Amino acid sequence: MPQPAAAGPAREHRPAGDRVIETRGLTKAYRGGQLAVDGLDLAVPRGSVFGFLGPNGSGKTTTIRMLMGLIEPTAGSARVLGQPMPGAGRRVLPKVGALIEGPALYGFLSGRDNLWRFDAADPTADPRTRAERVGRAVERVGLAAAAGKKARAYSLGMKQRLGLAAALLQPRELLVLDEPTNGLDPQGMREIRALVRELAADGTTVFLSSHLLDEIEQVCTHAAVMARGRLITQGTVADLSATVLGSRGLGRLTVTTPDTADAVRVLKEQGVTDLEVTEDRVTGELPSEPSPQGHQNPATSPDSPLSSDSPLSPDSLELADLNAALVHAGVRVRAFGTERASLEDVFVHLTGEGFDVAG
Ligand SMILES: Nc1ncnc2c1ncn2[C@@H]1O[C@H](COP(=O)(O)OP(=O)(O)OP(=O)(O)O)[C@@H](O)[C@H]1O
Repeated sequence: MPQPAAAGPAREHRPAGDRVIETRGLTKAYRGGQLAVDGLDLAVPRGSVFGFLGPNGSGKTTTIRMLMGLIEPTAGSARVLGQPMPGAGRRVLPKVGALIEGPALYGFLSGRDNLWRFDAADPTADPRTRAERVGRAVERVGLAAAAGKKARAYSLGMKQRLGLAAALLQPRELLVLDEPTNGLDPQGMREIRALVRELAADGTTVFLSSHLLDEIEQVCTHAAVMARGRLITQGTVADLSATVLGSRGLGRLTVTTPDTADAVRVLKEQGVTDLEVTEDRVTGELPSEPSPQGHQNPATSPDSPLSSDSPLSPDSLELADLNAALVHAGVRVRAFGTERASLEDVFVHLTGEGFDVAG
């Protein structure tokens, strides 16, 4: 099972083992004995955007409620920012911004006045600098122009952003967001995801739950995958993907070209099998076994599963040879790369089940 590694280069100075969330055997049985969370060992590295992924009912919200000290675990322990929860809640929670099950807003108040109330409810917040904090928070989430509108006139996406603004009134080390894009339209989802990326770029660790595989793939550096209350795996998104690719070989080659017939001929000569053509894309299984590191595909990124312009590592020389063979045969190659295993592949590979969002 891949273990969480330190996040991207910007945070390499952080000591290894610096976890903002760590649980050991964390377990919650609701009345009636049903195990909502079963022996969870979670490790969230500082600086990560950590996706907590699982179908509905897999125990994500229950875990988050335990982490935030809202409910007591039946067994096991949780540490947040190095402190035991729920015991150290008073010390820890001021450093944590949380958005759980949508923000509680007063519809008859403006967005700005709602934030004013949230800030006033915080005993550590200096009233003399309140206006400044509220102004900064609405700016941060892109609501400055709409801050004077009544909250009941806000779209769902604006309400989520206002909730995030409330979570950001104080500087936070950790943001915990439970299904932050739930119920939003695609534009609202994009806005929240962009905001999460920005916050992470500023150095805040973000822990977000989602039942949307592509959301985790687009936004997160790390992920933990839950099913039926149990942790299936956790690690960097790239490592999780590599787990599956490693079991399969290099993965499937995809070539985008207007010259599909010639591409099929050349690829067949080079030993590529199971060739399929869909419009201007030719896909096929790669011929040779990868070297031990070969399953790391440098030609991919979370935002673009296929890309042709990244340098190939020496481990992927056979890919470069294939590409050269195509070009020498006069095939016009628009894109060339191997498919990255999706988190859905990871889930299916590890559980033997489909990823059923209806749980
Ligand atoms: N208060 C409760 N009492 C009894 N059972 C509960 C309670 N809250 C949740 N459960 C059950 O515990 C299991 C895990 O639920 P939980 O809400 O933590 O999952 P989830 O992954 O967050 O899913 P969703 O996205 O649907 O909320 C589910 O089977 C749910 O029915």
